[in-house]
Amino acid sequence: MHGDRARLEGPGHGAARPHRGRAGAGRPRCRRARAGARVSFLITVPASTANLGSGFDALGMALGLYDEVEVRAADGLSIDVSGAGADAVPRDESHLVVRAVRAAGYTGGLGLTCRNSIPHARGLGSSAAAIVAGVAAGYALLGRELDTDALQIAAQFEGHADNAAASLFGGVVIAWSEGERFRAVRKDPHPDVRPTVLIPAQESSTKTTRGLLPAEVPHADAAFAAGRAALAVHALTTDPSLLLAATEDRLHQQYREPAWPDTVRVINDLRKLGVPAAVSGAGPTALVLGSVPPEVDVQGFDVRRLEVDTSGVRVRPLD
Ligand SMILES: Nc1ncnc2c1ncn2[C@@H]1O[C@H](COP(=O)(O)OP(=O)(O)O)[C@@H](O)[C@H]1O
Ligand SMILES: N[C@@H](CCOP(=O)(O)O)C(=O)O
Repeated sequence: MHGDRARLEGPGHGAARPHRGRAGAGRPRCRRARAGARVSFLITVPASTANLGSGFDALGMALGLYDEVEVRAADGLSIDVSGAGADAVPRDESHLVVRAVRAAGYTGGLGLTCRNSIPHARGLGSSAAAIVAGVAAGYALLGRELDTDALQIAAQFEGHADNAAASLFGGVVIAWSEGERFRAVRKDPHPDVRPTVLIPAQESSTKTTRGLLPAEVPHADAAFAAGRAALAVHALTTDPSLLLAATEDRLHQQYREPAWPDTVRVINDLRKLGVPAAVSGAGPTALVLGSVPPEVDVQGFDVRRLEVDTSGVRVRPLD
């Protein structure tokens, strides 16, 4: 995808293309699969890196690391999981993908096969990806095209839309809210934005580290963040030479540092060498926007070079 396309709120605008239906149709009337409707789909959903340093809860970017969910209308509920989280996630209605299918309005029987590649609780948006996959699955089973409500349904689970918008739309997203309504704009990344993620073995729950954040920050830090986050949009889409300044954060990393001191150490080492780096989402993964110089000690981290995903969630009929 090329050009500077702003996508407001819904992958019905082009980022994700499930089977066609009426865009923007309100709440689903039919809550089970219609007779004769397609009943089996493959959902492919990208991971995401949120914040990008300065854009706490406001910036996100989709990553070329994917979970796959095969979903079919069935009797009862069956859930098969392999890969990340297979030994930990529930196999009942409390499974996150199932909860998101239900939130999208599908109430019928369900068979899920989840093949997870996005590591859990590492700051790579696994929960948002699972939620977006579930919302997309629910829409597909109802014969409904993804629309502006999909972001609302997905983002409500987490209370911030940065990860969900990235997994829905792909590319770089700017997310915000107006009252109760989540909004997002999608931008194409500059081709020189090349993410590497440093993933530690240790898990860190987003909910827990959100609890480390203060209720208020100094005005000077808020002003600093506003300038850097605005710059980050320009750096990520137009001029990556500005990424070092653009990824400097004052809103969350210093407060969360006790949860992942090794991540902050490696980020500081990288930044001192002029390499843009920040905590990915709520950590503990480090996001590096460039190559990792050999003198930086990354022992204990799984180093993965990833593409930026530009498509967002995909829905493919299987029957
Ligand atoms: N594919 C999935 N299927 C079911 N539950 C999931 C899935 N991905 C994430 N989760 C749930 O979300 C939790 C991680 O969420 P969170 O702390 O927000 O971290 P992350 O940065 O990975 O999104 C997991 O421990 C698990 O309970
Ligand atoms: N803006 C959120 C992003 C959380 O991302 P995750 O991938 O760690 O779930 C935050 O910083 O809390």
